Amino acid sequence: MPASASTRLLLVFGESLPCSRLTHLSRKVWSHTNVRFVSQVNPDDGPLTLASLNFKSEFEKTNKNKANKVERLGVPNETPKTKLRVVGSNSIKAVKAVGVKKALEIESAPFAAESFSELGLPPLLLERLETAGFTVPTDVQSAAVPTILKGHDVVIQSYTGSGKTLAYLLPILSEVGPLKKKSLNGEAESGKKKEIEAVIVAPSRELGMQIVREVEKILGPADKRVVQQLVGGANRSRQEEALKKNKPAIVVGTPGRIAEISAAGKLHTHGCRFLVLDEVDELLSFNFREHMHRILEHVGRKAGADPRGSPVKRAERQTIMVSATVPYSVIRAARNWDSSSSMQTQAASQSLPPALKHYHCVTKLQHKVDTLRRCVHALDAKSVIAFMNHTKQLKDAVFKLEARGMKAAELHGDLGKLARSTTLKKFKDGELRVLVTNELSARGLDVAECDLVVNLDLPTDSIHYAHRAGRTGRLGRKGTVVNICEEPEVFVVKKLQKQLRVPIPACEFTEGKLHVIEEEKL
Ligand SMILES: Nc1ncnc2c1ncn2[C@@H]1O[C@H](COP(=O)(O)OP(=O)(O)OP(=O)(O)O)[C@@H](O)[C@H]1O
Repeated sequence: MPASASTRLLLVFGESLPCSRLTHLSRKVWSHTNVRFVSQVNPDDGPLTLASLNFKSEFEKTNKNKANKVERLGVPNETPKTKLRVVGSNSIKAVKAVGVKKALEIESAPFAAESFSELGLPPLLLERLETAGFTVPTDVQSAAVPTILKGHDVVIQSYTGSGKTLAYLLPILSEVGPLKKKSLNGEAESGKKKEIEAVIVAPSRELGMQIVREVEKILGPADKRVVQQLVGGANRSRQEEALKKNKPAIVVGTPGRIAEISAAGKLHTHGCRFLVLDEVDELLSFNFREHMHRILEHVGRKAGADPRGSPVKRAERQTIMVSATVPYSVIRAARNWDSSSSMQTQAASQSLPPALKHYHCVTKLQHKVDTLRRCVHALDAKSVIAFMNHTKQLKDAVFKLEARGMKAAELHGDLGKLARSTTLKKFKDGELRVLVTNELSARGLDVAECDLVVNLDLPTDSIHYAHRAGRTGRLGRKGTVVNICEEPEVFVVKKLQKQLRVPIPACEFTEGKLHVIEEEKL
């Protein structure tokens, strides 16, 4: 199948710098892929933070500029002449079944021309991929796998649901664990390793667990112990015991838990070869700075190296950074890893799957939940994620939906881990039609059947919009995003529309149908 023209991919790569250059540049762990190198900042500066990568200032600047532009255009106060276009629910019936796991219709498949066997993966891994039901790589996988296999540090930006997880897992599994390539003398090395060889960091428990499941899917039941989850909210002593007993080659966890166990001396990652930062922009945010600093300092550092001494010896760690929304500062840093490297760069709108349809519907605050209900019926949506910003309102919304006979449940950080897992499982199994949630579920949550995302409260910016929207329309499937807002918020929708470069036309839900209100071009 030819690569889809609408598939957007950003893959930035460069060579890891050799140790000698590293020690010269900085003693900080981040240094070999670091902006410090790029911007010649003093190597003894503080830990890696958003500020040190210029994230914050960049976003603020961008948003402010764009906001000013929108305001100058006078968008908020204009009431355009309108005409209605009815979109029948049939056109939005993309997902065929919820609960019953039938094959889901895929509209614009992001699959590449190559097969997995052309990507240089070892035979055992190819067999397991087939067993797990993965037959054709996606575009991002075709681009990333050979690049990572060559030993480059990589930044992967590709839109939500395009298969970024396997894009970094496959090259890791080629080199680490029981499915790896045979050694030079032709012998397959024993699957039993002594050290942790890959550390994968994700910002939430749910995302961490999801990555573990993806690894387990490929490893198969017999080799499940090769991967160990180290997520927060789970029993720490049990995790430590499992590390000791199973000696996993790969650990996947949240920054806090990985850093805690590492600080307690129970996680030996000095010889680690791969460090993956999944949702890198979130991981480099202020909230995670201390834990991420520890991880970046310790993963891949050879035992016995003096943290204050010079030169610092490092293992050959490869750093892989992944997100649908990679800030420009990270891309700029990556560009400087190797100025001669070829690079494909595209605009920021790549974070959204091309097949998604976006609308906004204006209503009064007290009618929002009812509008949501009408929206679900009009689109005949089977699996809906509704985002809100505050937990209290979220509970009220669930109560109202349930009172009107719509199966709904809440999912947020105030719930215990068991409640969170149970709700998520019910939603994935199709027992719930609407999952009312907050930012917790915006990143990474992979429910193929989700055919509608509704913003009952608008997200704070285009980055959050992209991650929320990306819960639907995964892997080229159809999906709809509806923003339910009050009249004074319409200017925010217009701003998002400009920043993301996607049309978000106004709509109404009447007589069980979605009516698009087309704005007449003046
Ligand atoms: N080659 C493939 N063939 C079939 N299914 C695939 C393939 N690659 C990935 N998938 C599936 O596609 C879904 C989306 O993949 P994944 O979660 O990795 O997307 P993502 O790009 O990381 O999304 P997000 O940015 O939202 O985290 C998953 O269910 C995954 O198992």
